[in-house]
Amino acid sequence: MNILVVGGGAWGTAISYILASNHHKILIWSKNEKVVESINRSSTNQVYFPLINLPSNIEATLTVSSLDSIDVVFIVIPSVAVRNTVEHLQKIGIRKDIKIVICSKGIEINSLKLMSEIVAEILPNDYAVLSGPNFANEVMQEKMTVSLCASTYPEMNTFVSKLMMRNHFLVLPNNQLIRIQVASAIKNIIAIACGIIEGADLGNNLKAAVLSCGHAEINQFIKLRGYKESKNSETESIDLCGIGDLMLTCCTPLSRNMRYGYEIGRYGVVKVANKIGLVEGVNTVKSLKSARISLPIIDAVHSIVSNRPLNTQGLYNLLYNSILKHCKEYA
Ligand SMILES: NC(=O)C1=CN([C@@H]2O[C@H](COP(=O)(O)OP(=O)(O)OC[C@H]3O[C@@H](n4cnc5c(N)ncnc54)[C@H](O)[C@@H]3O)[C@@H](O)[C@H]2O)C=CC1
Ligand SMILES: O=C(CO)COP(=O)(O)O
Repeated sequence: MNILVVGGGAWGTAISYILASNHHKILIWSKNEKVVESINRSSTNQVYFPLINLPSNIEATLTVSSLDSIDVVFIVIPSVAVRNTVEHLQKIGIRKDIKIVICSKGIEINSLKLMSEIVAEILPNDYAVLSGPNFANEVMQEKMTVSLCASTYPEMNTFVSKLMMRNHFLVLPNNQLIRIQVASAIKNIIAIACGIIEGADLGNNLKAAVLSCGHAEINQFIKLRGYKESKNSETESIDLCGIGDLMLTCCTPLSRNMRYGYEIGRYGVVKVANKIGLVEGVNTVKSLKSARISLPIIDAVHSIVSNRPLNTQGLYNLLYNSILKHCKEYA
């Protein structure tokens, strides 16, 4: 297959690495000249993974003006950029038979739309969402990884599994398209909270309480939005996004969201924002507040990221009160 991967960052490169290892022909579309130049010159991504050789069937481009030879498009960019990018695909005449796989984790500001809802609004193409507890750098080291693929199009889950399945990269079918996207977006907010607790040394007990209440707020958000989804009999016991990704992102400093929170907890401000890179949780918490969604832990994180700097006592009070509020309203 000829595959366009939109985004040459950490996750776009890891997705390309998997697909190219399965002998698909990959074109990465990146706006970063150094990324494009290094992939085409030396089969390495010098910005994100300078020490790892990429398969030679990965090429890169700075611009895409035609999709004539493309069979599948993977969208692997920050969630704030998804709408413009999909509109660009529409503008350059994406054929209806090109399949789309969405890998970005976020919720659109103001509209509160999920990434699949943005794609469905603009394009008539079949699409799926790929998501799970998947750090790009572990995928690049061929460490065992399990991901979920969800779609309302009957053939898409099998299609994506076949494209990506490798010994160390498993893709499980899932029919909870809404839930996996909401969980994957909100876990980033909870990871910021857990990073704050770690950085301010507020204790593992508080972290576990915030993580549990945060998990409940994923379900409460789904209810508040009025989403209805059938129970997933295929993978009911494998909650890779609601539990797996929440645990992964909240408990390891490999997570950029967690590191961002850690800096706030430790120093009151984020000292090295440019070194951390993309922090989707900040965009997502702003999106929820822009639509007046109010859930206690989410509110506390919003207040912290928009009212810095705070001292340790101030952070503690906000998180402590959010737990009390959560218990009063939902326990
Ligand atoms: N890094 C990871 O381990 C994982 C990331 N994700 C998700 O994938 C998405 C992308 O994340 P990363 O690749 O890690 O981010 P990144 O920051 O490493 O790379 C983002 C890429 O998007 C490009 N980009 C930035 N703004 C753009 C715009 N306005 N229009 C078009 N392209 C733009 C950048 O040039 C870069 O190529 C995020 O939603 C993230 O939550 C999902 C699973 C794992
Ligand atoms: O989504 C991720 C892992 O599943 C990546 O998390 P961060 O964006 O916090 O690094």
